[in-house]
Amino acid sequence: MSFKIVVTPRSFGAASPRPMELLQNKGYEIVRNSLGRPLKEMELIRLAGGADALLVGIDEVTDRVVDSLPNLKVISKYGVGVDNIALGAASRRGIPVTNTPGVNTGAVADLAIGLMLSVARQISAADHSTKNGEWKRFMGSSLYGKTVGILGTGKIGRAVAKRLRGFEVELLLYDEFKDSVFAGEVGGRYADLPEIYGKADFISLHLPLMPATGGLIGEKELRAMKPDAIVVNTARGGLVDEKALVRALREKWIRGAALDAFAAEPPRDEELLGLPNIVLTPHIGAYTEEAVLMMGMQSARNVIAVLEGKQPENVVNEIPKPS
Ligand SMILES: NC(=O)C1=CN([C@@H]2O[C@H](COP(=O)(O)OP(=O)(O)OC[C@H]3O[C@@H](n4cnc5c(N)ncnc54)[C@H](O)[C@@H]3O)[C@@H](O)[C@H]2O)C=CC1
Ligand SMILES: O=C(O)CCC(=O)C(=O)O
Repeated sequence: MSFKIVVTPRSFGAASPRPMELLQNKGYEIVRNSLGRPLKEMELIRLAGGADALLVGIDEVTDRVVDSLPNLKVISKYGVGVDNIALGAASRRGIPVTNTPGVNTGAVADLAIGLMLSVARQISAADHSTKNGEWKRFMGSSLYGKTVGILGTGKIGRAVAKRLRGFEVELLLYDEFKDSVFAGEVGGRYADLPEIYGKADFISLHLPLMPATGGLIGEKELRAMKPDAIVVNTARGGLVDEKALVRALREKWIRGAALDAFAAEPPRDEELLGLPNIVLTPHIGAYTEEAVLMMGMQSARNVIAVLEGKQPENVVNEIPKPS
């Protein structure tokens, strides 16, 4: 019996044919997303009719999508964050949702450091201006020796902290689980959010998007930050109130920001797009050849495991035990 697998991420298999070959070698019917971007709910419902497996990126995998697929056996997330997936609807049907933790950690951490430097030294603006024939010598601020707040000390937050050791920064850490051994290793300490907002020159976000973290950085928090603060968000757009961020940057409550993730992608807010003191990237945190290959392999293996009746890796939702 041939299974229908719907594969939506454009970059799946882009770095190497190996992830696609894993699926093809099983004789599955593979349906790709031809739009070249994550799918909205109705687009996914139309593409996925009759699917046995969804291999998705940051597409809208809502309750309606899950409910529209009576044959669905697995939702394999190509990536880490599962905030775009209706976990409850999947659990009710006994459908495992899997993800690929760890394999894109280094890629996102590298980008977070790159964005800190890019905003602080205005690299993006300086590049643009030099290529336009100007010779405007932009005045920047230093990352070396500054105070950095890391919100979320899971895999990516830790990788950022380790990279920052070379910059000899003071590290202030925040997480619901405090790991004093890790804090000691990186020479940092856990602090509460008001202390971090009041002291940090850089604040880097590495929390998952969930009800407890949605809108974490709003007007009150931005006003509590130092006028020199730079906010970097490589996690999820929903962590930051973008309207409040626009005001904070326009009215110079803080020095600058960088966003790799947005409340709605791609972002359309003209004011946000036009600000001089913000660097924007199109959700490329995980987009290195190395990470994309490993996300592809792991997400394909998780599909195959479930369809072959085996236990997949990294199931993120509760599956009720059969009574
Ligand atoms: N820009 C991009 O392309 C990518 C973005 N991401 C985003 O980065 C996030 C973090 O990824 P990882 O570090 O791999 O995840 P992780 O699960 O290893 O780390 C998340 C950390 O957040 C902490 N946390 C969760 N809820 C909290 C709360 N309410 N208060 C305080 N701490 C809380 C957890 O204890 C954990 O230490 C993902 O959820 C995803 O949204 C991940 C990969 C690529
Ligand atoms: O780019 C993707 O499709 C997924 C990367 C991501 O945001 C994640 O791993 O959570």
